[in-house]
Amino acid sequence: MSSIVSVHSLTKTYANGFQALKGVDLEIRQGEILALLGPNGAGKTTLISIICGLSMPSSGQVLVGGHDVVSQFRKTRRLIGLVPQELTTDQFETVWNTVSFSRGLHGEKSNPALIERILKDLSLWEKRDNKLRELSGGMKRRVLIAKALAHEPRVLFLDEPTAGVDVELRRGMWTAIDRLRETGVTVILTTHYIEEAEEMADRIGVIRAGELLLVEEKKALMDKLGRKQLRLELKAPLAVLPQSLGALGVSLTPDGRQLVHEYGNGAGDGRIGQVLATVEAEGIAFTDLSTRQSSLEDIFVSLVGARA
Ligand SMILES: Nc1ncnc2c1ncn2[C@@H]1O[C@H](COP(=O)(O)OP(=O)(O)OP(=O)(O)O)[C@@H](O)[C@H]1O
Repeated sequence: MSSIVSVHSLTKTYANGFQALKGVDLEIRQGEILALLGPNGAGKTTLISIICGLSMPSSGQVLVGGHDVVSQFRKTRRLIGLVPQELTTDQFETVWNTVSFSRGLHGEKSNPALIERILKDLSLWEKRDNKLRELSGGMKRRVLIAKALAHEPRVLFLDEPTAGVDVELRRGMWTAIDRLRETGVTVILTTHYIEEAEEMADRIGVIRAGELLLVEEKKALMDKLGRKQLRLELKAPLAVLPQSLGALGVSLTPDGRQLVHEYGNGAGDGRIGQVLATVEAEGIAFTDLSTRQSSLEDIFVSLVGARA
């Protein structure tokens, strides 16, 4: 798959001397949904601002659609839609006008059929004649996306698309964003909700302190870094862990009521049989057995040592 955005050795040092990006390399593939995760202050907004041409890099290069974001700003800006967190447009304007004006601002000829399709895709068609102030929070956020799409960008940046939005609306946003993918738009989103990245992204990038720690297919990341856990609920508490089980890496919870065995997603799974056979050989009775797979959140916490 070809890259729509290429970031090479990108650094950014702010005027006060703070180094917000320390040599980032990133290839964003055409048509993918990439989620950028990172704790507060990691550099996500700085990275997006430079790609969108809103902030100057200190060194390195960013290409969008093969054009340099600094020397060919007008060409790259044309290819990009940016969805900010807050709606700053006139609250007394209608949905239709707001989205149509946005297309005009980019110097594009009016195209009512396109605006109609965008509004329908984002489930805003029924509200086209409503003023923005008459919309719910979730609808206002969808208007932001519609505005960013009005000039037909090939890459859409969403900065925290569902921050502060309730769970139901968040799901609605996910559906709307997922539908965009079908139209071939590349989507890059920053999020503090790991569940959001887990649900939506094809690939996940993790940023910490100005460095891109990794960019991986979501599934590969979970397979590689994910862990599984087997828990046995014991019929009677154990005072000490039998050595035979300890040797297999099994541990006993402090209350003596559960045996816990952690293993990787890939190799080593064969040990489960050995663990269960040893439990039986030791004459330990259990009342329940459960397994749990680590979530993206567990992986993220182990990578950056903090919740996003
Ligand atoms: N104009 C500026 N001058 C100096 N430092 C800045 C400036 N803008 C951002 N920074 C610093 O750069 C670092 C990265 O900020 P950035 O906004 O890119 O982080 P972020 O990952 O988007 O964080 P958040 O998740 O909180 O939005 C932070 O330490 C921030 O304080």
